[in-house]
Amino acid sequence: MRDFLFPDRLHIITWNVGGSMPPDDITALLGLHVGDGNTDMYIIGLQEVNSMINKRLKDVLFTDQWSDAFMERLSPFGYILVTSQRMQGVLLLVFAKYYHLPFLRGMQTETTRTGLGGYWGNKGGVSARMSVFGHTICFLNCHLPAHMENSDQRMEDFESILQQQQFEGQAATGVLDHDVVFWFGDLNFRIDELEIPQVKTAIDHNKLNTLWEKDQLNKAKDSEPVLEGFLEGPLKFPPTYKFDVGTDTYDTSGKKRKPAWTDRILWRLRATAPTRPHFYRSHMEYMVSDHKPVSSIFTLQFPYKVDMPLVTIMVEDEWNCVAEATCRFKTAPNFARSSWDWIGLYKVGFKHHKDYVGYVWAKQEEADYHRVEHEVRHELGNLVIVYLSLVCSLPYFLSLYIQVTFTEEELPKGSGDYILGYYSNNTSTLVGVTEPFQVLTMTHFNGEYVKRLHTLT
Ligand SMILES: O=P(O)(O)O[C@H]1[C@H](O)[C@@H](OP(=O)(O)O)[C@H](OP(=O)(O)O)[C@@H](OP(=O)(O)O)[C@H]1O
Ligand SMILES: [Mg+2]
Repeated sequence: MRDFLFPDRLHIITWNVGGSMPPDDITALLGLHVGDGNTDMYIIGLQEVNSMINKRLKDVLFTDQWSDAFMERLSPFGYILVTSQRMQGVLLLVFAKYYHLPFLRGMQTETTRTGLGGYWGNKGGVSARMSVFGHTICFLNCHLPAHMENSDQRMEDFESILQQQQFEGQAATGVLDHDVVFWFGDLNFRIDELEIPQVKTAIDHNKLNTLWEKDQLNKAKDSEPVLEGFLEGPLKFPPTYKFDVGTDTYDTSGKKRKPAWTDRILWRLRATAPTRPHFYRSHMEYMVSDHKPVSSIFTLQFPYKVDMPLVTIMVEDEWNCVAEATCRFKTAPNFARSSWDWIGLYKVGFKHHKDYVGYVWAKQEEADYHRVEHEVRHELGNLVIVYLSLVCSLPYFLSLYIQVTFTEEELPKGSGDYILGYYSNNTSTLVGVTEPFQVLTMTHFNGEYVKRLHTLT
């Protein structure tokens, strides 16, 4: 069986959506139609997102139609929106299976606006960086300037994005300092020299290699030091720009744009993280934009993984009544708790860490502490307590046993599968999650409970 904790499969999508609304069905784009439960993370980079704030999730998360469409489609499969960042039309969404959340750490995002001194520009880059099971990864979604003659400007903008994006902390400060970098977006590079009819003929006869040689990005790889180490899969799909909206016919408008591979996914590695791409493809069936989406799946093979959660939550397989709505948690010694940390109850299929049904503060009550201390003394004896106080701190030892209780108001009305997640206020992420467990409708249970009592008497 596959080691489900190993986050080795990433699915990256880039799409210039041309100001459109999301199409009805994005299943094929996400590869969900093949029932592929093996993908660990989805990273989605969009450009020219026009949509405004759509609605509020739990009053705290503002989203737009595109973010919603992806959340809607991915959450039933257990993917949570881990982080998102938007700069004008450039939007980056990072999703992961909920059980990976405790191992995605040090999340930070950056945005850079380029063009016209960065003042009015609608171009630029947004990125998200994090360590994934102990390995640093940076995802950078760019929309670089358009038009044939701007190849140098695109390179300049890319360089200035790299220069400007600096993350806090000791490990990995710049984009290129990460173990793995994924660079994707509407990079807007064009096909030099050939005339439109020649390009179209090459496409029609599937002679794409004659076009690769003239692709500005491929050409720049030999001369631009900043591109050193960046890799790209073979372009076996036809250029993804520019189409008449609603068709898969290349531009017939007065603008007469030459087809080009504007939409690209590249990666760059440090020696420690062998990465293999599977599939590098376009999705011709999507017609809402003048660009076609491009996607790629990567397998990361890390030589080791950091997979100790900072918080471990223990919960029973079932909550049958209000009194059973409790859990216990323990924190790792290197975990910095905050008094604003909480434990959320999430219905399986939740979209985001703010998408909880109820929560309790992850605080240790004084009384609870003494009760647990008493229990431990009772079970292990005073000598053990004295010993533990000497070798490690007694509060830490006792903190293994912190218990919290959900009140009736925090519990769901209906039965279903739920998980608990420990939200760290310092990191703004879930640092511990449980496996799914069942919560039975409390009223239903009360009925049962009454019945059972009757049977007993
Ligand atoms: O002016 P900036 O801010 O650079 O934005 C450009 C212009 O709108 C271009 O239109 P025009 O050609 O009328 O100037 C458009 O090219 P197309 O109209 O060729 O699509 C580009 O689309 P993308 O190529 O999708 O980025 C878009 O990025
Ligand atoms: Mg455009």
